[in-house]
Amino acid sequence: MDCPTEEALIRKKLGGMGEVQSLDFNLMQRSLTVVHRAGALPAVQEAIRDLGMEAEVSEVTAKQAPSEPESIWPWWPYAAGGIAALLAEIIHWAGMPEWAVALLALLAILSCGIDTYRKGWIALRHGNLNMIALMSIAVTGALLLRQWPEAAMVMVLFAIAELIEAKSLDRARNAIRSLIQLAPDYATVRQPDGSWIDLPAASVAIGEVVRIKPGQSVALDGTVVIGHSTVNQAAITGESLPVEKGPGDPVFAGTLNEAGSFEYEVTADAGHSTLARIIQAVESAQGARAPTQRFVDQFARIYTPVVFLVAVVIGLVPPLLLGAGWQDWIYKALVLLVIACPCALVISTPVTIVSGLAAAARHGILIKGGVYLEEGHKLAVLALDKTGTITHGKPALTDTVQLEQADGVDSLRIATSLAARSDHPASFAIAEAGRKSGIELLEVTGFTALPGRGVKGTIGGVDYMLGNHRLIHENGVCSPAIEAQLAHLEEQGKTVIGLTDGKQPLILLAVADTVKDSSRVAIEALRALGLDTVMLTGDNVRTAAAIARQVGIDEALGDQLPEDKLRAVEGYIRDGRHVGMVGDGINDAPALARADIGFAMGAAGSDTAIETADVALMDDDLNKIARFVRLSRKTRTILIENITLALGIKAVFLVLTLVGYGTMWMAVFADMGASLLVVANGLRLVRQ
Ligand SMILES: Nc1ncnc2c1ncn2[C@@H]1O[C@H](COP(=O)(O)OP(=O)(O)OP(=O)(O)O)[C@@H](O)[C@H]1O
Ligand SMILES: [Cu+]
Repeated sequence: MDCPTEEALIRKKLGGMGEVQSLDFNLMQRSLTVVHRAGALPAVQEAIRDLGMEAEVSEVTAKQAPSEPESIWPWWPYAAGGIAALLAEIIHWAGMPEWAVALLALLAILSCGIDTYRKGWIALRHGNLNMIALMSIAVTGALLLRQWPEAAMVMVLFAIAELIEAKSLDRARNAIRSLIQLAPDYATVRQPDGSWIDLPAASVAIGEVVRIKPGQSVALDGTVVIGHSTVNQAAITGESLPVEKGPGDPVFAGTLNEAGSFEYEVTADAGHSTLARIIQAVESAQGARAPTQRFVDQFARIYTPVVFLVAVVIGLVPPLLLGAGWQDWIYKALVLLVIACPCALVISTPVTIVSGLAAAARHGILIKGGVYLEEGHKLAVLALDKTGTITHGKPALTDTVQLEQADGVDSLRIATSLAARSDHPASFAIAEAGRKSGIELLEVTGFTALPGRGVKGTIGGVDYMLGNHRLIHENGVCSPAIEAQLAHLEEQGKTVIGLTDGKQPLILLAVADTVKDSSRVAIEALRALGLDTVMLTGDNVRTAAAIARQVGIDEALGDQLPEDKLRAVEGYIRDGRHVGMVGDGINDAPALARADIGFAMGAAGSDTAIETADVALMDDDLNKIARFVRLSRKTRTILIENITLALGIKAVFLVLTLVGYGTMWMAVFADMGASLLVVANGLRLVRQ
């Protein structure tokens, strides 16, 4: 099952069964999910068998699903059919006896048309006028009109067209399947006695230790425990520059170990590796219909019956009412039946979308549905979070300003102790600096995070707060002198954190984050694509502006609490501009969810990012967004080209037929040509 006509057949048949609750088709994967009442499975399978298809119950894990053998197409019936049809045509022209022409034509139809007839009959029996049914009627009609060579040609061309169509869909399908083959089937696993054995990757449990040699691919996700190496992570991130790995670093199934050997502890079983999740996401994205696809399907649903009706009218009315020749008008009606096939039109969209999704996945961009790929071309504004998106998100402590009020109190030690309890990057920088200079931590009780501000906790019976200017100011311990200090540091793009005991400020600590090299280039590329960029950050306005200047962002909004970010995004939407939001998903989750397209960065290590974002970028390179936009625009162009082409050819033949020049085999030939063109055009995206 890989074509919408088959879907329609099954939908009609199973949809009418009381036991069946819902159907979810994935034509690209040739899978159908049926939600049914307990015990109804045999009936469902029986119904599908009645349609001339065979249903296999799948026990899928991501690992097994794709390993379907390449189907083998016997080519000789097509060749024989083709030759017979050609000969029929030739001897017909040569004026040889009709029985010889008829014989050759029947031979051609028998050698490659049996299957078409069988499927056509099944469809007709179920009251479904799909294109196979239409073709069967058209060919039968031509035979009855004794248009022998014509009937043979139409059948042969149609059979070949179907074959090519199936083959090209296989190609698109394989573009994705080729991803999964990258994870090896075996892993070298440590045994309790310390020896090493090669075991199937699927049987390795979480927590086991796997060893890997240079040049081997990683079989399972894990964390390095011993050894150092460089790993090519292109399979996951699309980035082929090798990444250094040492103890504590994550490694991903499907990536290639280059130089050294290492041992890693498995963190996910084979079916739940990052790679497996990427593939699952892409596969389910293929199942979800993009808007154009929905439009095309809808259109085909109306188009085919309408043209069919026109054909019936043309075949009957002129001869009956106007006394025109039967032969002529029935023939015209048959040509119309051929034109009624929405073949090229229907196949044009899924093949394009799937190719686009596969191309994106190859570059480490995981798109969670054709919709986002299709709508990406509309993006006008891109909102970016600062920490971790534009900057590395790994700030370092740069300045320590002891305030004179603080004498007698070991304020640096207190600040470090509080910071050590938080996982915010700013706190992390302070804690890290303290660890390096050997500061001993004090015991903290009542530790609380103050979102968008900082943290608080009790040390030695005193309540302290550590956080940004907003926090200091709201507690009434700010002063013009402090604000001057802050302004001075913030203008350099530093983030300043202050410590207070609620009565006075004690110490100011400045941390500086570094801008990613890739951010500048990426922002430039986005600008070249005509997108406006805006930075939304919880950090203060001055630091925000300084960082924005460094990377060339148009606009920077600072002091943004999560709800402010959401409001900013809603503002763009209200202005009718399509807005994308990039973030790490912690303090910008609401804005990410509200944006037309939410991008998550660095998704390779995080389960939630892959699951929740609309588009997940496997590493944290902002350039992937520009690539996504380009790919989306290209997809859009190809979709329009394909639909225009498919409909255009129909229109031309409709006119030709009505004025009396269209012949059946020409119509089939054009349809086949159009199918081939749209498929080839769609597949171009895979190489993008
Ligand atoms: N746990 C914390 N420790 C120290 N400072 C904090 C903490 N939490 C928040 N802050 C201060 O509050 C500011 C706003 O924090 P928030 O988490 O909203 O945004 P951010 O991480 O700085 O930036 P972005 O919005 O770009 O991710 C921070 O810049 C920092 O100065
Ligand atoms: Cu202030």
